[in-house]
Amino acid sequence: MSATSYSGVLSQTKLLGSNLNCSTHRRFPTSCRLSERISTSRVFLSSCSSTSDKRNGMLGRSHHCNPIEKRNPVGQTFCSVGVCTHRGVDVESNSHATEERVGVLLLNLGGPDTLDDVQPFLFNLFADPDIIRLPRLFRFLQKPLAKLISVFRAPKSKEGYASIGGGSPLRKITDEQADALKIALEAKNMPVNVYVGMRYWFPFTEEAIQQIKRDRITRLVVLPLYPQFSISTTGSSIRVMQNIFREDAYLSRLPVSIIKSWYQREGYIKSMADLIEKELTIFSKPEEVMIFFSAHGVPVSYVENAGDPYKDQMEECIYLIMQELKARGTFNEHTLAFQSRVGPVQWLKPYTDEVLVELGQKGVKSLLAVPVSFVSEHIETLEEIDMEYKELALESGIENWGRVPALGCTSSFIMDLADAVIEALPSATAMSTSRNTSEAVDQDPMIYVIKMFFGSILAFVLLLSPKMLVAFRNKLF
Ligand SMILES: C=CC1=C(C)c2cc3[nH]c(cc4nc(cc5[nH]c(cc1n2)c(C)c5CCC(=O)O)C(CCC(=O)O)=C4C)c(C)c3C=C
Ligand SMILES: [Fe+2]
Repeated sequence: MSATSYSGVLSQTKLLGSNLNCSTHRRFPTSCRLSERISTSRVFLSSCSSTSDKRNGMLGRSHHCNPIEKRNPVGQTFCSVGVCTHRGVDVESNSHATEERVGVLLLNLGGPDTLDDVQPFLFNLFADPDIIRLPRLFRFLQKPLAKLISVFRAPKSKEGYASIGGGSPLRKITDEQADALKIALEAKNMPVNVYVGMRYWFPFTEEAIQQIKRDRITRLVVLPLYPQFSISTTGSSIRVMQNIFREDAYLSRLPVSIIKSWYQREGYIKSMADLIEKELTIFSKPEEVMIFFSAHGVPVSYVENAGDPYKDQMEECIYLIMQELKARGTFNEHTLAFQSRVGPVQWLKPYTDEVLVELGQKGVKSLLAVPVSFVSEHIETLEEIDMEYKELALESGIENWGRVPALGCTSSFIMDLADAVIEALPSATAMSTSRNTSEAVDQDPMIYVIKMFFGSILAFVLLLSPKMLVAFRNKLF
């Protein structure tokens, strides 16, 4: 079975220095009509009653443990989970002990809704120990460092978000995907609640989990919206889940199934091939177009030291898409490169910008960019690929440029996600997790205050030293 139980995943996501050999979806899954086995006699659509605003975004966490910075655009209210079905059956008061209530939790990265959200969003991102992986001894610097980097990076990021309309489209698109998935599952006779949990912005994963608890969900499928597994994406979200589930009597007994990666699924591969085929037809000489897969990068150390399977999975994914295209009679040349590197460390190579220049120099005239690590449009497709890379490609001698849209709510893709959920349900098991000693120490409020104190002093010293400042800025941005 492709999805694994929570405990299985957690043992693989001991993030530093351990081997992350994720098992993945087999390529041609058999359809498993679990809907016939699970009692769905009464549909349990939750009233999405917790219209928390951004001040209350994180539920049930004390301030000292909460690394998340928040902003509150005045007057904005919204559902605390990504999908508001609003069909109004109060689950708490109507629930029967024997009744199966299935939930699907979509995990995603999240993005700033407005330009004012950019810096706090970046803070949340850089405060994640799966994004900036400091040695344990220096972990106390995580948050001061996150503050520093987020403040320095915010102006550049804001420019990017401003150029795509003043915020990230991720929340809207993910909500649409959640709605579409719910409908697809209903069509397959599998009524579910679908929740959206973002890692770095609203609606946070923590909020979605609280809603799952309020809705008394009895079985949960976790579906990260990243086709390939990386420590920095799916791994990070799973770690957040692990921390919450461990502390809660109800959640720690809840049968959970996590679909860690699904890039091998036939429906996904075929949907990607469909998009590429369609986009190729726009070129005057489709057979001469270079198919240019551009994946979000990760630092090399993730793959080489921490065993992140991301690169292997990405390469296999590209292979499968190309095989599918060949089977359809499309034999274009292709290449894979990695984009969006941040900071002074080595990232996965080759880098997208360098390859574009090389291809131009080699005389490639037509190129079709295919974003491949993410299934929604976002800043790195709309700004980085459509604007920066397109300009660079044209300057480098490439004359004809195209870009495949992200899958979004493409029906064949959503149907395949629905099948993945149905196939994953039987393997749901209660997760068993125990906190390791160092994590327990991290939660101690006294130790937290001491670490923050010394970390902040160090960060200020860095900030106030002009030499350090210049070096820092030049290296990082
Ligand atoms: C598979 C996808 C992604 C991986 C792997 C990933 C790793 C990763 N990202 C950063 C730093 C940043 N990422 C940012 C935005 C961003 N990242 C992804 C996806 C992956 N990141 C998405 C979809 C988005 C866009 C969200 C949106 O608002 O549309 C940003 C912020 C934007 C910017 O300033 O460039 C940063 C910073 C690191 C360091 C990392 C691996 C360690
Ligand atoms: Fe990223």
